[in-house]
Amino acid sequence: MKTELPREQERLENVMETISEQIGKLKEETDWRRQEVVGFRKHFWDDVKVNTDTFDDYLETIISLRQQAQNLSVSQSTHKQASNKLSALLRMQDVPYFGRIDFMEEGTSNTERIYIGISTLMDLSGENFLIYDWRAPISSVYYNYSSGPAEYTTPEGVIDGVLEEKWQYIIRGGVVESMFETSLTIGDEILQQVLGKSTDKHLHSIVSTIQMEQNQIIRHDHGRLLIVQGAAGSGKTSAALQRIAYLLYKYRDRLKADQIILFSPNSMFNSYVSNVLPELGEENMQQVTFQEYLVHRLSDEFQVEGPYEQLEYVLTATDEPAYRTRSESIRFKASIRFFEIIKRYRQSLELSGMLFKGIKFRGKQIVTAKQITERFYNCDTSLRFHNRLEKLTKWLNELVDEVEKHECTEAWVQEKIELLSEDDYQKAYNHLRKKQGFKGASSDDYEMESEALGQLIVRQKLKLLRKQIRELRFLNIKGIYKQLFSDATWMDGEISEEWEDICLSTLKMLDEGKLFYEDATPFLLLKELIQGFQTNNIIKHVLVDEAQDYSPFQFEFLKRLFPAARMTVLGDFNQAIFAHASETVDFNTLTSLYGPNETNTINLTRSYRSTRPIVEFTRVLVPNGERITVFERDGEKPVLTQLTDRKELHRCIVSKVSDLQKQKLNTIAIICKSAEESVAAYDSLSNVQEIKLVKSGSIEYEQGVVVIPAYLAKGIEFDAVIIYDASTEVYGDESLRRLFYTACTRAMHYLQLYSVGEMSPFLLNVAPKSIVRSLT
Ligand SMILES: Nc1ncnc2c1ncn2[C@@H]1O[C@H](COP(=O)(O)OP(=O)(O)OP(=O)(O)O)[C@@H](O)[C@H]1O
Repeated sequence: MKTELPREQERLENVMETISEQIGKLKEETDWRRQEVVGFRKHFWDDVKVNTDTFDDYLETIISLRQQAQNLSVSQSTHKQASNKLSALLRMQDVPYFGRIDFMEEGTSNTERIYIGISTLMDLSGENFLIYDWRAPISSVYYNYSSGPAEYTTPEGVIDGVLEEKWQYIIRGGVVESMFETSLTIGDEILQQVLGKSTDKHLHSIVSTIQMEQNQIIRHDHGRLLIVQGAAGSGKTSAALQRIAYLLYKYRDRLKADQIILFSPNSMFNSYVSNVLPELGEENMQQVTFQEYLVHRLSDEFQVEGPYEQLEYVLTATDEPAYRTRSESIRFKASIRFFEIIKRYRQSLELSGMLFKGIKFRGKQIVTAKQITERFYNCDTSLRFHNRLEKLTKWLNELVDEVEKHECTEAWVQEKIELLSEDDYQKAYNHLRKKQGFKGASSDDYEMESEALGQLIVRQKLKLLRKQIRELRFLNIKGIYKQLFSDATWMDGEISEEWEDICLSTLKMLDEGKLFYEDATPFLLLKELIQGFQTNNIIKHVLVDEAQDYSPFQFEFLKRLFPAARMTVLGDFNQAIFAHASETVDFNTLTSLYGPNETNTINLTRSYRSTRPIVEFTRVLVPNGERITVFERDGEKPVLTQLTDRKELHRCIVSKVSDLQKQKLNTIAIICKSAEESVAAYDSLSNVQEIKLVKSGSIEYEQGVVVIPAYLAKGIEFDAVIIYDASTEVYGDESLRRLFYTACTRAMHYLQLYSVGEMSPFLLNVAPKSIVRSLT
């Protein structure tokens, strides 16, 4: 290695020189290309002769306009390409590459040294690769193999060969600080260093230390559905984002970032992950939460409860009389059973049960709900449901046509004509003149004109009604959904004791114009099954993070919403915190979504986020935790401190935070069970400098000291975690085990638990050697 280092340093310097030269050239090129674009925009009209006198002139104008627009677009895209390349090179200035493989292709006697970095670099002749993009086919050998026979797939076929050596570099400020030959896994030493650092505001790319099993997720490229079930901190989110970068590279000529959508748990998470793709030189994908989608679709009709409001209720309202009913309702409405019931219910609507709203115009009934129902069910029942609805819509439009014809002679219309302002009158008159060709000279024309004006006024007035008919607003979906809760015949099999109360509370909410979170997706599904699905064919990849928090309903929904997309689902059932997920233990049910042939599952069991002592402690908290393997990184054992009262608790936390700050830990989270507990903790800890409270609407991941409910800490991580109160009083119920586990697994380097009074039963199985118990 000693002899290698100077040679590698020399090579690095040559590469850096090439980078500098290319940067210089590209800076010039982007400058003049920018000016070219500005020039094109400024003088866009100079070269276009606008002449519409004759048809030929008009055609010529169009052609020259098109030509000009095309020139501008070519110039813009060349500028964009040059500036993208420039920013890639600028990013590579610091660390041009991080790895190397020495690969001998079968049938040759040459060992090629392949250097791997975040982007490709050619030498100045443009013929030789100095650096290969980490996503290039040959780079997969780096992530997939230890020394020995290896292969990689190119568009032309499989290339076999021998991987002779594999190296990792630590390069800083133009110096090869060290290099390691890595045999089995990619550089434990480097991973140690990366993971040992303090966090900052954002998750970072893991490109230089991607592990073999994570690489499978990143490069997976067949089937409609990829399921990733992985332990807390095993790199699910990281692999998902690297996967997006990979797909954008592999399909760069046909896939754009806005054709990929990531469903994330909350807005704060969006800001937390927003840097990874730009670090890799790619644009961010679209990001959305499921709640945002529900609000977008349903907020016209209802006030829709959010998932965190629901969760807060589940966590804090245990003493309320309606608690059992609500919990049962949440579980039932997310179940496959309810999903099947809705599908059957929709089928049955073909024969009876559809509800409509009558249509009125200016207080006069055009058609009653009963008449619409009769018309719908008198229709040929062999027709498909949606065709029947289409026919119904056509019929309603004809009824409106009739109204339009007769209404124009009504007194209100004449009144309107008289009240028309000079300006409006002229506009309407001009419009009619153009359309109907009268000149207003004879008395016949006058009659025609006033009738036509009347029609115009009525038509305008009926526009809204026609729009409502087009949007099928005459369907009474709320009433149809309510029927499900008015009639127990839908409940095949066993009916829960709580059923009557579930029905009463659901009907009450609906009547108040509100929708519980657990009702929102079933309601929307029923609506779509009746009206036809609104689909998005532009999106080609859907990624769902924290997928354990979605109900089977929601997945079915996503599948139908994005029919042209492939789906990647990432989650961990040990972190399933919503009440509806309490019985589900894996993603097996998802296989039915696209069928077994289109579904692949990858498990990640190794946890990278936390130190060995923290993982050894947390994995005991969940069933099958022994399957979680540890990444060897040393640290302090978690500490459990039992206290007798809250005053003491707050005193201890203040002093602990101050200790941790002295150790230069950037992010310290005091994690509470709920928002209610967080507010109380925050109020009592106000003497901690710059302490912040994270609420469900927060959009920025905050550094420093934060008080946060466990469910909002999901998916993110902190240098140090303080569990505010791990007592039986707070975490006594078995249903809170996964929430407690989620909270503890947010810690990277340090974990402190306090318990006011008796500690939670979850801690009873923890071996004495895994935790330091301290009494104050
Ligand atoms: N191969 C890797 N190289 C470097 N860091 C890694 C690697 N894999 C994971 N990490 C780090 O481990 C931490 C956890 O990763 P990530 O958040 O992606 O895990 P997760 O499985 O989504 O976790 P959770 O389910 O608990 O939210 C992050 O800091 C990430 O950078």
